Amino acid sequence: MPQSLDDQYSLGDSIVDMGGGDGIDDPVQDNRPRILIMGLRRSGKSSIQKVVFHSMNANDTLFLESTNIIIKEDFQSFIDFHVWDFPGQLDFFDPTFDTNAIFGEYGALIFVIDAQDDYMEALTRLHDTVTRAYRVNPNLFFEVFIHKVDALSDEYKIETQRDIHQRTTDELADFGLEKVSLGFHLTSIYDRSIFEAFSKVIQKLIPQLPTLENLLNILCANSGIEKAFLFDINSKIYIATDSSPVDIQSYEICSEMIDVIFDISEIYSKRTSTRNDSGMSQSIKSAIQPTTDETASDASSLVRLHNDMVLYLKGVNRFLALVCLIPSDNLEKHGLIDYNFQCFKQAITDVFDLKRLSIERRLEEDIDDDDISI
Ligand SMILES: Nc1nc2c(ncn2[C@@H]2O[C@H](COP(=O)(O)OP(=O)(O)OP(=O)(O)O)[C@@H](O)[C@H]2O)c(=O)[nH]1
Repeated sequence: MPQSLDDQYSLGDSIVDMGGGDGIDDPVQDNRPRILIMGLRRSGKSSIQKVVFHSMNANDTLFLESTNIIIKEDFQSFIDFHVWDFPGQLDFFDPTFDTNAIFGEYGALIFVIDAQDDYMEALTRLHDTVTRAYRVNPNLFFEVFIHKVDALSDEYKIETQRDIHQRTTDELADFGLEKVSLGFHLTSIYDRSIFEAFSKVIQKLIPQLPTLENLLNILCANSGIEKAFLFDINSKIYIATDSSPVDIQSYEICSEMIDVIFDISEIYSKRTSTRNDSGMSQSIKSAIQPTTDETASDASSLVRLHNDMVLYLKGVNRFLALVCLIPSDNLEKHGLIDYNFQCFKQAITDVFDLKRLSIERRLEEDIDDDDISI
């Protein structure tokens, strides 16, 4: 049964290493992680980027032109990073490219393989890319997106993943690179799998992940919550979830809720500005505007599902929202759940405030050192 979190959210030594980048509010942010998207031509690299970070409709990607230059984009939200989209035909190991500048930073390399095509050439390129990039930066995370699986049967998807996994790891082992760890994900822009895969990649780049998971576990255990996701509102990427297994249907329904709230917010925000507030009650405005402005932390929405579960959305700050599935019986102690949520929200703020302070302190120390050397 739900119980109070009053004393349980003291951060103590659960704070982990504060390195890496996150938090758009950081005025002193440095070393933002870099996500490199690579793969053969037409494998779907630009489509992935457009669908995940620009909310492009999957069908509209049919009209995307081939990329000829490296496109670097800053993605600014709660998780703040650069995305680099590489043209498929480019040989970035050509001596004219500075491989240190490309692979040398903290981040992840996503290699996209078109699963609807013959993938042997892609595997050769993947092997080449991983071995060379690993030499430049052994700390890169390597992720393989087995992409466009929407046209494959479930059986064939699993078989393809097994085959690609086997061939890649065998080849790396032949080169003495069995230490390189690769993540494999079945993806498509036509369903939520691409968001889920990206979530898992981004989570690897968040140093505070164990702390966030811990906070979510405590919240779930004390509030009768069955599953909780902490979403980045803009990208619909979940940056953390509790440690119970992720069932794809729960993820999809929670992620769709963000979409619905966001869409309604957009429709009514426009109306409010053109109609100059006429015809809309204050209560509706406060519920729907939050995702786009400072008051996001007040956003809240509750949907009763037909299977006796309740889908509950609460804004954490202007970038993050918590979406959870709660058995409707447990919602009787609604007030207590809301109280626990306030404790959770405060703990999240503390985690990232501590990180900001640590960066500020490090910068001050660097400046002092410079003064001495001058
Ligand atoms: N069926 C299916 N088609 C996809 C998917 N993702 C991308 N595509 C299609 O694949 C084609 C190529 O996509 P792009 O994103 O342009 O490929 P790219 O890898 O950026 O290509 P280059 O810029 O030439 O390197 C487009 O017609 C997309 O609509 C997917 O998940 N499923």
